[in-house]
Amino acid sequence: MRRDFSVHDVRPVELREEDVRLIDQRMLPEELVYVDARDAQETAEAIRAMVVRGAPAIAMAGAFGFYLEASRHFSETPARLEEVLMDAQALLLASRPTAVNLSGALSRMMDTFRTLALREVSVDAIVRGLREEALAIQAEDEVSCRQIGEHLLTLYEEGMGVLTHCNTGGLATSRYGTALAGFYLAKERGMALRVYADETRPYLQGSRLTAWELLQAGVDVTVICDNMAATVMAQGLVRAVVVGADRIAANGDTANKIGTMGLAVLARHFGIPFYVAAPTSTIDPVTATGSGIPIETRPEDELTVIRGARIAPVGVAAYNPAFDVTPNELITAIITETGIYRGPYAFLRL
Ligand SMILES: CSC[C@@H](O)[C@@H](O)C(=O)COP(=O)(O)O
Repeated sequence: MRRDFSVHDVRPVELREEDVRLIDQRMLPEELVYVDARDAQETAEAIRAMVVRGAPAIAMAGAFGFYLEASRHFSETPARLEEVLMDAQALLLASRPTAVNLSGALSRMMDTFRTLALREVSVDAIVRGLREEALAIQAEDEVSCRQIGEHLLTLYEEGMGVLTHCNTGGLATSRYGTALAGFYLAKERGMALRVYADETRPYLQGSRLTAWELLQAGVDVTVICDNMAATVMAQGLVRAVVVGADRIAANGDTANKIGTMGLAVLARHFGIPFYVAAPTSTIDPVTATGSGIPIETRPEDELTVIRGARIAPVGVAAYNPAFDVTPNELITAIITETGIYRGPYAFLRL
């Protein structure tokens, strides 16, 4: 365990020689410990169990798990390797269904395999190619996050209060984050912003992870319960809401952490802009509207038990959809690495 830790070192997903090292986000903020996954099965389990979470981070983990599976089968024929990788792709894809970044990264890995296999290069060369592709996915995400941050900065003013939900920072991406990137860049440039972080029930990504990240970076952050959002808006403490996304349909409808849609409704009521910040890898041009986005339902005990302590009676039913879908008409702008887009969002079909 290490506590002397700088946020600039945040690497939630790190490919090593024979495994992928994941920060165990279930243990933060109390402990900084790691889980090492050696193949597709172990990586899929880590994604399912939320060791690693956040749409871009699970995509990177998935790509690395795919590569590790290939590296473990380097003595197979290309045809047999293809079967192994199709199984790995299906296994990883099933680990979490909502974030489209995961399926995008896995398709990209499979396409890379097929391109290399068609060229009749050795399995060794195929495996090396897959490693390079997975690392490229990670490197591209870092660049995208920084560009998203630059665009977000243009929407902020000195001293402004901004509300955010869930965790969209370095822990959820390769670095900087998406919705949090603007706060990091503001800090780097000496612009003071006041960030309000929803605690984000039931999994507490806001109070455990966002507060942890921003605090270490010296960003002015205040945690609130999700049910205080209306009050901070009514009191004029926040003048914008910025969230990330797990999947943006072609018409701009956006799936993100449960509770996001409520914030969008409140923001409209209070006349506050509601921004979605995400890389283009989060856009799903094949899904026409939000009704086509698969929403993950997670185990009941994420609601009824916190850190081993039961907070609801044994036997009570609990409903735990992990994401909701914000209708595009409630979204003031979608910010990607390529710019700031305002509705109607049909151009996202590109
Ligand atoms: C940059 S992360 C964007 C989203 O993935 C984030 O807001 C979110 O909903 C994460 O959900 P999680 O269930 O923690 O994986």
